Amino acid sequence: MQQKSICFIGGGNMAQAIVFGLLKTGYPANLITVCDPNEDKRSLFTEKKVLFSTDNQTTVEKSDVMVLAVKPQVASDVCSALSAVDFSEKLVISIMAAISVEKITALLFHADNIVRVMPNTPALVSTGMSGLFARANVSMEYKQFAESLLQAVGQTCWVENESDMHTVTAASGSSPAYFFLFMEAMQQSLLNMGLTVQQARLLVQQSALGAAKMVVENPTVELATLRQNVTSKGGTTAAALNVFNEKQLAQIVEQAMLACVERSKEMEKLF
Ligand SMILES: NC(=O)C1=CN([C@@H]2O[C@H](COP(=O)(O)OP(=O)(O)OC[C@H]3O[C@@H](n4cnc5c(N)ncnc54)[C@H](O)[C@@H]3O)[C@@H](O)[C@H]2O)C=CC1
Ligand SMILES: O=C(O)[C@@H]1CCC=N1
Repeated sequence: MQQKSICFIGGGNMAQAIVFGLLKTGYPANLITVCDPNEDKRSLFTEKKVLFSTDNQTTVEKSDVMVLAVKPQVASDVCSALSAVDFSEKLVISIMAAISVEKITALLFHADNIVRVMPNTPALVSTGMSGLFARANVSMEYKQFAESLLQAVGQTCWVENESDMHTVTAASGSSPAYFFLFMEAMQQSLLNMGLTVQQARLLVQQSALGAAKMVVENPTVELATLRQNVTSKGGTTAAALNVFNEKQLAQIVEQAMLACVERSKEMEKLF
């Protein structure tokens, strides 16, 4: 990928996942600066030769690309504090949930090149999934840079309408937590049935990995078919699935994803 100087505003969980994922691809550490007021974060980055600063403005001024990776709640304050920076020759990538391009444009001076991204933490293990959105005015060069940045740590999917970023959040940004919750519940159940923590963890994680790999490596096979292939008539799997179906797992999942989308819409108005 093209090499540009990138600064991350915010060095929390998601920024770390992207930065450390990027380093694994060989992206030069000295082209990345992470800005965070929390000094405790410094050594996390500097021990990997990534630059660290507590001075957002000076760092942004020196960078080609700014990645906004702070919480949506502080987006306005963080952007307003950068009002002296001219963004006309810079690419702004925002990974903040629910913060619209319109909002960022209003807060930053001449920020014409904004790409919104909804990544997820598996970027850390080069298996991220990111949804991307840019308005029509953003140049192909900037769109391609944003795409290659996220492709360095996983896969990408563009959406044409910004409103779809709410939906994407339910599918990429938040969804690893759904799978972790499911695995936690399986692990707890195995512990309750007398297995050790190590046994339970190994059984759950390897089965989850295997199932995900089956899906990825059989793109033409329906998910339902993969499920049916495990489910013998009158057998053990059918007994388990009957419980999920009786408890309406599909409806629970839909309600959860809708709640995620609704919260994203609410946050767009709040922050
Ligand atoms: N955690 C996740 O799985 C995902 C998070 N996101 C988005 O990424 C953004 C960051 O989320 P997390 O990394 O989870 O949060 P986090 O709380 O782990 O990190 C936020 C960081 O911003 C820093 N910060 C606060 N004020 C700052 C300032 N004025 N200048 C620079 N840094 C400042 C904090 O010290 C903290 O280290 C959020 O907007 C979230 O919506 C998007 C997709 C997935
Ligand atoms: O929970 C959140 O609000 C953030 C956005 C997507 C994942 N984490």
